[in-house]
Amino acid sequence: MADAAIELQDITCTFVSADAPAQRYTAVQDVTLTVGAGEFVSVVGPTGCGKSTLLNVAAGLLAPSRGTVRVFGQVLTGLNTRAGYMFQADSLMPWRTALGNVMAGLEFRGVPPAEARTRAQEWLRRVGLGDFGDRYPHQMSGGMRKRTSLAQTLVLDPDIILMDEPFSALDIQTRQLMENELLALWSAKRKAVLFITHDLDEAIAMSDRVVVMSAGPAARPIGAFTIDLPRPRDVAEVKMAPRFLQLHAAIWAVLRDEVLKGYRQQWQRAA
Ligand SMILES: Nc1ncnc2c1ncn2[C@@H]1O[C@H](COP(=O)(O)OP(=O)(O)OP(=O)(O)O)[C@@H](O)[C@H]1O
Repeated sequence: MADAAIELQDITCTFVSADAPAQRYTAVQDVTLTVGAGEFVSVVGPTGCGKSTLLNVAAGLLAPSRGTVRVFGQVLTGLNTRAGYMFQADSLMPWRTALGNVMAGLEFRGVPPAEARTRAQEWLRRVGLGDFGDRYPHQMSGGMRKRTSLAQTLVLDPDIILMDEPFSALDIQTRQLMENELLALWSAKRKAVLFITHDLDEAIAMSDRVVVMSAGPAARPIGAFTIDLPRPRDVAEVKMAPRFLQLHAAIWAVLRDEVLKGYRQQWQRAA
């Protein structure tokens, strides 16, 4: 069998409290999770269960306390250079135009400026911003900034895309447009995607597989569901399919109790 794009094996992450070094908090424990080459996998789970922690581990931004990360079969030791990331917050540089932002990653990688400009321009066109390359972030809407971030991630042609609630700040219509655009771009290039979301509807509509995490501490996957809805999908239309509703009911049955536990944990920790 071909190597998985990402293989998290028995990952445990324990954090030491900054205020009280004797106190430890194990966010995730013994998590094994794989994303196949070209597969779109979403992770859903209650707030604070460690979804972002796992994404940071996959990105190589956080070294796990225990466990191994493999990227296309190679053990990951530093940053995951095969991956591009897109986070909830904008990662755009305010002093650069849209084009300048999309070019930046290519420039850092030593691509000659003229080529970087052509490739960045092409990606801006693909995300529908061909005529907006000279806008600065403060001159763009939230949706335009997200499109620019998407172009910024995809211009580097990563084999793996790591996304942490990338569209959660958008209004519902813009969000659905962006989700459909992401699916269209993904199906053309078939990258491996690890997608973190709070939104079960979004997870089902987008993914090949949905992994459900338990509430923390020591969170771990407690269910994995293959999403056998046909592609191409329109994220708004697919939500009306009887199969979508069946899958939603089956996954929610597993997730619901964990969400309630997650809220209780948060209140207790806050108290
Ligand atoms: N650097 C850190 N130091 C201490 N605790 C941390 C650190 N990073 C994360 N945590 C804790 O680990 C747990 C998991 O956090 P994480 O952000 O991964 O959860 P999440 O599932 O992404 O949350 P949300 O859904 O609310 O975004 C949380 O309880 C958080 O407070």
